[in-house]
Amino acid sequence: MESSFREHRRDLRQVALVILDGVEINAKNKQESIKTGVGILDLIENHSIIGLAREHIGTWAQCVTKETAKAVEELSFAKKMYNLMVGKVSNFVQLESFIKKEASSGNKKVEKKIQRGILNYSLIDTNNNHIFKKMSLSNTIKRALSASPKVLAADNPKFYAMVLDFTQSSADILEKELLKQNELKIGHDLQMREDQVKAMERTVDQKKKTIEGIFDFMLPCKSIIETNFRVRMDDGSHKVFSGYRAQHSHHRLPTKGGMRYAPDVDMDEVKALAALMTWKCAACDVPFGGGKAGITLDSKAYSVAELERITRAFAQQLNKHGFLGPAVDVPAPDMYTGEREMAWMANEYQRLNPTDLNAPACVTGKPISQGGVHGRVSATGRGVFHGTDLFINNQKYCDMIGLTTGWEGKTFVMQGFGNVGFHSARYFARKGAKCIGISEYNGDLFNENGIDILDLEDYKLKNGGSIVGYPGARAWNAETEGPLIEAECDILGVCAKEKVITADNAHKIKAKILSEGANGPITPKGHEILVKNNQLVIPDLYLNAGGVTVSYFEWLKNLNHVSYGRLTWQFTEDQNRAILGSVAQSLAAAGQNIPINASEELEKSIHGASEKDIVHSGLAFTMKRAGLKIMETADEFNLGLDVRTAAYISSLRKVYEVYSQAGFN
Ligand SMILES: NC(=O)C1=CN([C@@H]2O[C@H](COP(=O)(O)OP(=O)(O)OC[C@H]3O[C@@H](n4cnc5c(N)ncnc54)[C@H](OP(=O)(O)O)[C@@H]3O)[C@@H](O)[C@H]2O)C=CC1
Ligand SMILES: O=C(O)CCC(=O)C(=O)O
Repeated sequence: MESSFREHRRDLRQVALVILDGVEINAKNKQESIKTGVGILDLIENHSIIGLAREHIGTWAQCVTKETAKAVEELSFAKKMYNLMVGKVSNFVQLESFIKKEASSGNKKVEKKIQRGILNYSLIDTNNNHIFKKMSLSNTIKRALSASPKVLAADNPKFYAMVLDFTQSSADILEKELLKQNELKIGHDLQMREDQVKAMERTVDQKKKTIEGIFDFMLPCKSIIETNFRVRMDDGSHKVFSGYRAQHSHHRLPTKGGMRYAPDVDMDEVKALAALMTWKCAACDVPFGGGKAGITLDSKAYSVAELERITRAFAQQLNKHGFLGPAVDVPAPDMYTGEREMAWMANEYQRLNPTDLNAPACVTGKPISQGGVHGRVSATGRGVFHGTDLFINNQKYCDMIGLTTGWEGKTFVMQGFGNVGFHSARYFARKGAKCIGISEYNGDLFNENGIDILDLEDYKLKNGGSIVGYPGARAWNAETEGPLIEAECDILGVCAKEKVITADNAHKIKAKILSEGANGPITPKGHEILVKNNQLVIPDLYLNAGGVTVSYFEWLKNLNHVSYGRLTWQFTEDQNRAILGSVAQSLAAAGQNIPINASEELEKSIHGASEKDIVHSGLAFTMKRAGLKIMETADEFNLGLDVRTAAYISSLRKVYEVYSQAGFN
């Protein structure tokens, strides 16, 4: 499936190029048009009617108009039409009536163009033979192009297709660059014999094929398991659950990534999340391949005893099929799972593998008593803070979005008040930003004077896990005031779930910075709109990597069988006190009897670094280094505010290097 996805993209890219053959066009528009061509795939896959109108009209406008200026004008007109349609047109019938209405506006120029739009539209809708005939398109595309468009929601891509889309467009840029670097510079050397030239050509051709081969291999998921297992319920009945684990990349082992419990978990979702994990680990130089697991269930509907039996049964399945173990695949917490579930999994794995000395390293995010590491619980939120901190203090990025640098005086809205949202909000507020809104699944809170994050967390814990009714803020009425994430603020933390910002609402978001604590909260089309509107999206594959970074530290701790700082704690204190004593002695020898004491500040840290200190500084360093690398990549490829593409390119390049140096067997 994945390779055919790539084939389709290639076909479409070629279609776009053929279309452009007849059109002299400057490089920037050419790039845009290639994107447009590739974008057709989205509408085929998602049957997005808004996309359909935009992409078809845009692309066909280019293909029927063979003059440069006109082609550009048509494309911009198509885009204007698209913008007009957003929010008004979500199905085929609405599209037709929209076009008819616009076509009878009385403006001759508009009428003509709209007619051409309809013509182009119907060409593709019914005939499918114009320029596409010349291409050897795959059957899937032929079928899709000749089928009548389906009536579906505007921008609701499949999660895995969405991650592939982001990856593919970045891979295209990097692949092109690598191919360019390997281009043959012959013809200049007059001394070179023909056979030498031929040999060089063969080498270059082989290199090209290797590059393409590696790119084809890097993108798809490598191994996936679906397991249906039976669990006894408290009332004696038996229930069958579906669980999944995807291992996206084996370029480094073990594979690593969380495990979530949610009613809508399916194969597509875990594949998407596993792929994201690969690029996330690479972004932060965490030496793992990507993985993700999930069980399709509503965790709130089961007792603790039932959840324990479900988790243990799932661990048995993963273990049996080689999807669990310190050297092969290491899960961690994700949505609706936490330390408790990790403790059950570790315990079950240990029970099944009693001779494995490294058994505790089979999962991370465990409680401290089970081999967990200090700082894992808050790590993702801490990472979200560090990443946002790097960008919010960067003059160049702040200038691009028209914001002053620094946290002081900034306002933020947080979507999601679970593990990631709560800790991110806590650190944002600690640095001086004001939380004016919290959006949760079952209700939203607003207070323009600021919400006390710790107080709200206390309330949530005492109130059965719900923030509704919190006295320190008023309830936000989404019906009359609009969705809270669209409220005026400087920073929007998107820390709940995937696909919450799409082409349908991206243009309504006012925040200047969007911090992606969640995985996949913004669709490719949503992302495009935000970037165009000069908003800075700090992308998931970098920003929420704090969790897996500290998981890496936990895994290392388990393999080392000793906690961080234990061997140096006392030694460092003794040495520091000896230095102070030595200074006092030297002064005394010179006749100066001055007692040398540690200051209050030094006294606090006179001992060696604790596990918490090491984890926190290791995380801060990792986030800073990765963020700077991404900024450097953005500059190198001239990507402006498209930090997501920069992050993907940075990660792809690292994984590519591993494969190209490891070779093929
Ligand atoms: N935990 C981790 O270490 C990491 C998590 N992530 C990602 O962060 C995101 C959140 O995970 P995490 O915090 O661990 O999960 P949690 O289960 O702790 O929290 C999720 C929170 O989001 C809320 N929520 C769910 N849907 C919506 C919605 N549509 N609007 C507003 N709020 C909503 C939930 O509310 P309610 O409880 O009422 O349902 C819950 O409070 C996920 O995308 C996850 O993959 C990324 C990296 C690491
Ligand atoms: O800690 C880990 O291993 C993975 C965390 C995770 O699931 C994620 O980053 O999405």
